[in-house]
Formats: sequence, C-alpha cells, structure tokens
Amino acid sequence: MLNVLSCITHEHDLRLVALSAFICALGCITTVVLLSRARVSSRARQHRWTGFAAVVFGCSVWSLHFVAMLAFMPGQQIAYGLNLTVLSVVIASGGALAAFLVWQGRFPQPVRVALGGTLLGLAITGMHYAGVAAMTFTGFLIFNWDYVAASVVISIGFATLALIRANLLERVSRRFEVAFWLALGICGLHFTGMTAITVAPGMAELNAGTVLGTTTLAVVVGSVSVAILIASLAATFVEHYMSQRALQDLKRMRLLGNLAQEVLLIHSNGVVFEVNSAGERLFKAPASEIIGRPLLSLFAQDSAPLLVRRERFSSQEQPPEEVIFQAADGTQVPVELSSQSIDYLGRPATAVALRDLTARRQDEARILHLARHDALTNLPNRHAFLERLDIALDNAAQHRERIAIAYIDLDRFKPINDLHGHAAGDALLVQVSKRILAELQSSDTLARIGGDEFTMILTSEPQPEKASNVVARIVDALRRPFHIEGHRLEIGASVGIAIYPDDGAAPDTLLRAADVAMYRVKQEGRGGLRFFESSMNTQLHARLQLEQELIGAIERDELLLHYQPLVNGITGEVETFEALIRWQHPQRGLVPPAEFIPLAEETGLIDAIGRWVIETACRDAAGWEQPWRVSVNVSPSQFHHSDICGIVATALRVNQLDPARVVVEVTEGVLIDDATKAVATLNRLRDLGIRIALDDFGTGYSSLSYLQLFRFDKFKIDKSFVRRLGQSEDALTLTRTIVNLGHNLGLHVTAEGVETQAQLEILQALGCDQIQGYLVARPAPMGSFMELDRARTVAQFSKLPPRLSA
Ligand SMILES: Nc1nc2c(ncn2[C@@H]2O[C@@H]3COP(=O)(O)O[C@H]4[C@@H](O)[C@H](n5cnc6c(=O)[nH]c(N)nc65)O[C@@H]4COP(=O)(O)O[C@H]3[C@H]2O)c(=O)[nH]1
Repeated sequence: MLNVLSCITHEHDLRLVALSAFICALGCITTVVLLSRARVSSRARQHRWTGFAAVVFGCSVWSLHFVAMLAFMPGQQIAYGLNLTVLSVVIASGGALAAFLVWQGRFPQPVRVALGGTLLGLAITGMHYAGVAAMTFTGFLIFNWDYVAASVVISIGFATLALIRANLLERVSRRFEVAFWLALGICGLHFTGMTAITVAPGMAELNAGTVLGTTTLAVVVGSVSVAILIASLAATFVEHYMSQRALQDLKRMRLLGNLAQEVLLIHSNGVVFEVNSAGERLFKAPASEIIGRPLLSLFAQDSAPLLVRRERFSSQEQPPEEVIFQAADGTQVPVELSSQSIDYLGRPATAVALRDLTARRQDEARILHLARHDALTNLPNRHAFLERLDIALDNAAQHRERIAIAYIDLDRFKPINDLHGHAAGDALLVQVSKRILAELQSSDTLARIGGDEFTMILTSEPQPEKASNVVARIVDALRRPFHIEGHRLEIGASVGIAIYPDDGAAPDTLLRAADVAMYRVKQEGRGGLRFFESSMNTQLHARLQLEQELIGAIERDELLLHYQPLVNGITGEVETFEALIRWQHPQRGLVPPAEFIPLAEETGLIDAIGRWVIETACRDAAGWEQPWRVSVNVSPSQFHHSDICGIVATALRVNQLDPARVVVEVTEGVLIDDATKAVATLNRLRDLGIRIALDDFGTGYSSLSYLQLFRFDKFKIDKSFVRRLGQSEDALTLTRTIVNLGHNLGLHVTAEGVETQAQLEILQALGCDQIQGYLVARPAPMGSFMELDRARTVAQFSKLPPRLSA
C-alpha cells in the first residue's frame, strides 16, 4: 500500500493524477446513471443503454489510464503503439458490455454478481495491461508479479462490490456509492499496476507500426474526456427528463393503484418495488417496509412453490390461484392471486393483484355451518349427525370399542308449543339443548334432527353403563320445570338407546334401534329410557304389519261398535250409550282400541275411522227403540284434521237424528293442540245442537285452564281416580274436589270405570250425576243391551226421581 502511495506521489505528476481521477469519477457516475436507465427500460432499449454505459465506462478507464500515463515519468519520452492503444479501449468497452449483460441477465443473483464482477474486473485489467504493452520508450519494464496479481484482485473485488451494491440504483446516494466502488476499482488497479512496473534504462526495441506521440495522445485523451463530459451531461439531462416523466407516471399509477380495493404489488426479479395502500393495509405496515422485500417473504412458506411456478411461466396467461399472504404481524390471510407481466414505467416487471378472501371464506364457513347445523339451537343437524356417526363408528371399529346412540323425544312438547306459541317453544328447545349438553362430555355429540327430536353419540367407555348414567341424568334434567316467558313449563323425555356393535353396525340400523327403544318408552307411559332389545324389533314388525292390515279394515267391514251404557247416578236409568270401537281381526280376533287407535292417529287413518264411527253410531242410535243418547269419541288429530262439524251434521241429517241425542267426547289434547281453533270448532259443534263432554278429566296437567276456555256440557272423571276410591283418602278428596268443581261450573259429572258397589256408593254420596263402568255393564254389541237387566241395574241405585244429565 505504501509502495503504491509512494509510486503515486513520487513517480507521477499529481495535477494530472487528480485530472485522471476526476475523469474517471465522472465516467463512473455517467456509467451508473446509464445503467440505472437501462434497468428501467424495455428490453430493446435496455440493450442500447447498456451498450452506451459500456462504451462510457471503457472510455473512462481508458482516459484515466492514459491521463495517468501522461502523469507518469514526466521526464521520459514515451510513445504508444496505435494498435494496442485501440485494442485497450476495445477490451475495456467490450469487457464492460459483457459484464453488464451478465449482471442484467436471468441468472441467480450471486452468479450474476460474481460473474459480472469478474468480467468487469478483467476488462479493467485487460485495458490497463494492453495500454502498458502499447508503451514505447528507451528502456525495459520489469514487472513485480505480486503487485500485478494484487492489481487484478483489486479490480475484480471492487467491480464485484459495485455490482452487488447496484441492486437499488433508484436511490441517488446508492448511485454515488456504486460509482465510487467502480472508480476505486479502476484507480486501484491502475496505480497498483503502475507500482508493479519498474522502468530499467536501456535500449529497447521500438514497437513496429504506427505510434502515437505524447502530444497526439494528449489530444486524443482530451477529446475522449470531453466526450465523456458531454455524455455525462446528456445522461444527466435524459435521466432528469425521464425521472420527471416517470415521477408523473408513477404518481398517476399510484393514485389509481390506491383507489383499487385489491392489493397491487409490482416486483421485478422477485423484489417488490411498488405497492398500493390496500397492500399496506393487508400487510399492516407502511409501503417502505414492503418495497425492497423479496416477494416470497410476503407469503406463507407453503405458497412459495406456486409463486415460483407462476413467475417461471409469467409470459403465459395463468388463472387466478389461492395463496396465503403473511402480514407483518404474522397473521395469515387467504388471498386470490393474479399476475401479469407488464412494462412498468418502461421497465419489465410483474404486476401481482391480491384479493382478500377472508370475508368470502367467512361467508362460506357460515353457509357451511348453516347447512350442517340447526339454526335454533346451533346443534349439528341430521346431515352433520350422520357424518359424525360414520366417523364415530369407524373409530369404534378400529379400537374395538362400544359406543351408544341415543334417540331423545320430548314428551308434551307439541301441546306446549301450540298453547304458548312458537317463540316459547323455540326458547324451550334452546334450554332443553343446554340442559342435555351440560350432561355430556366434549367427545359426545348432540344433534337436533327434528322438531323435538334429538340424537346423541356417546363415545366414552364403558358402554352401556356410561350411556345408562348419562341418559338417566338427562331424563332427570328434562323433568325439572322450565321457566319461559313467565310460564312454568313441564315436559319430559323418552329416550331409546342402541349400542354399537351389539345392536347393529350400520348407522341406519343403530338409529332405528334407538328409535324403536324410544317408541317403547312412549308406549310405556313416557318419561324414561330403554335400551334396545331384539324383541322390540319383532314388536315393531308386528306394529308395521298391523298398520298395513288396518288400512283396508273399513272396506273389509272388520270394524264394529260396542256400546257401554252410562246410567243416571241416582236412579240407575240408562241415559246414554258410549260407542267404543272394536276391530274384528280375521286372525287376532277382537282387537281393543288401545291397540290400534294410537296407530291410526299416527298414520292419519283415524280420519276415515272416526268418520265411520260417527256415521255408524248415528245410524245405530236412529234405530234404537228408546231415545237414548249416543256418545262418540273424537281423537285430537281427527278433531283437527277432518271436518268434524260437517261429518256430524251430515250424519245427523242422513239419519234424521235429533242433535240433542248426540254427545261428542273429546280429551283436553284437543284444546292443547290449537286452543283458539279448537274452541271455534267446539262452538260450531254446539251450534248443531249436540253436547260436548270432556273425557278423561284429571289425567292432564292443566285441565282447569281448559275448562275456562270452553264451557263443556259435562266432564268425565277418569277411571284412574275412581279405581282408588275406597282405597285412599287422597283419591276421595280429589274426586270430591273434581265433582264440586264441575258442579260449581254448572257442569254434569260422569264417573267412568265404576267397578264396585263401594265405588258407586261413594260417587253417589258425592253427588256424581252419571255412572259408567263394568258394575253396570261392559261394552258389548248393542243387541245385548236390549235384554239389559234393568231391574238389577236400577236396584243398585236409589229410588230418587231421575235427573237428566248429558
Ligand atoms: N277397567 C275398566 N275399564 C272400563 C270400565 N268401564 C269402561 N271401561 C273402559 O274404559 C274405556 C272408556 O273409554 P274412553 O275413556 O273414552 O277410552 C277409550 C277411547 O279413548 C278410545 N276409543 C274407543 N273407541 C273409540 C273411537 O271410536 N274413537 C276414538 N277416537 N277413540 C276411541 O279407546 C279407549 C279405550 O276404549 P275401551 O278399550 O273400549 O275402554 C273403554 C271401556 O271399555 C271399568 O269399569 N273398568
């Protein structure tokens, strides 16, 4: 280093050294400006600007060299061989061109920089030593090869450094920096190279061919320097002009870009150099933090292969694709990416548009959730339940485990829904689901698959013990009263349970088994749980068969009516005959109504059967020798679904029957189902002139409120109360209360199911108006009552004068 400095200070004219350094610096800055212009130009123009930059650079190196040579050994008379002198400028410019093209090429960054830097360094070196070789003077040159090697290393090193730093030439400070490294490379090489030379006096052979004298050279170098100066001024002017235009274009594009809702990024060779404000919002950081970043760093790692592939085929049209954008704070955002190769401000680049898919994804998730969940309770629906059941069964099969499938049906839900309105019903269902969930573990599944039907998958071991405990707790929980809209509502639950694999392997089989078990609970009086038993299937099949057989029962004339008398509570005189249906089954014999009326209600067959009962009973009554009343049962579903008023009116008209001889018996279920509509229908029936009785009084749970809704002609105390008369003090108190209540409301009271003399006497003492029961007579074909032992019946009663009641 000291030797180099001493070479500069002792062996050179310092004024010319300073001039050479100035020319070199000017040339380097001009080169950098031209290179930066080349970078933002289209491919055709890029080559032109690059060529221009290479020529300016080559001339700068050349000028520096020869001005510095003029400054070297000012005492010596030196001439320069023309050929080598020209060759030296060709080496410098040609080498620089090769270096710049490599650096701008499509190789990976390290390759571009290393290869470009080496070529540029060699161009400077080649020019220098060709220039040295062109020297012609009296003496010899002795080379110190260490310095020669050092000069080569210096030129390649600084040239490479310059190209490394030339990645962001948009910044003015960076341009100066790059120009500085280039100039250092050139000057470093030249003066180290000159230090490597020792001039030995002596007679050397003069170069053959044309030579340039010092004066000629000075003129040429001066001309070249002036040319560099002009090129520099021109480049500065062009740059300024272009920058202004680019700035305006940029402003306009940024304005448009910022108006866009989509994120717009522009990158070149994978480095972002433009982003709009939507991009700042998505990235959650200012543009300054995005610009200069590798494009890939803005996306999740998984998205990198897709981005690389798109970039590779950027010239082809590609459909939008979904990738994951990664914001500055690490949050990942799904985006739809479209990209397009563009010429951005005269520079080849790729425009990337990103559409935030978060809202769309949320909408899709919401729609998917709605499609798989019950909107009211937010529980999985039937579809989702079946999917989960499939998975649960697969798991259970793999691990050889047992799981339980439960079917829950709420008791008394429909009446509550109808009486208190759907809002109350909905609120009740929500509370029900919460109570059930409170008893379940996170691994269990609860779904709502119908109005008041829920299903569960219980996966925790051991089964069936676990299911038994959990379901028992659920039944208890649902038995506790609910408080909704100021009402105290009591429901219950009937639950059937099936166990995998004991009761089946397929989802359908298991669900049906649980359903069958649940149905059994309903049959047994509701409010409890039953595990499936294979015998239940047999019963289910029997029930299905019965249903099939019932369909044609009317046409086959298999239905018939038995009658049971209702006698005066004081005299024992027959007042009314209640029509009670029977099914004369060809194989089963006489089937009681309890076995087929519920089935008929469920299947809708009750409409036809009920019509048949009314028509037959009216026809029978019209033919009786005495004007006894006839009483018919109308079930709730028949009451609501058929035109009961029309049917009764027609039967009365067809049979010329006095309406006062007909009693319609309904249960409070009729009122529960739709009180307003039911009361209207009851009033229309009353308008026909018939009587209306409330059957099974006392078995419901809010009978008193129903009595206020419609003024019945009478009510019938259910046989469950009568049966306990004489056995418990409570039954007596209750029956007395009911009878008094009826009388206070101005109603007649009938006691049904009277089997013993003791019961009769108590009921008589309580003032019951009418008696029905086996004690008087069992239901039987009407013919048998023609010979009814009137004397025996009447003898059981007191001899008080008869009172007519309904
Ligand atoms: N243990 C006992 N039972 C007595 C006594 N006295 C009468 N019974 C029975 O009590 C039931 C009275 O009818 P219900 O309460 O309306 O109860 C009826 C009624 O709800 C329904 N039903 C019968 N016929 C029809 C009909 O034509 N249409 C509709 N919708 N339902 C009917 O089937 C139910 C049962 O009818 P049945 O089996 O005929 O049963 C009859 C009758 O045989 C007694 O002293 N002891």
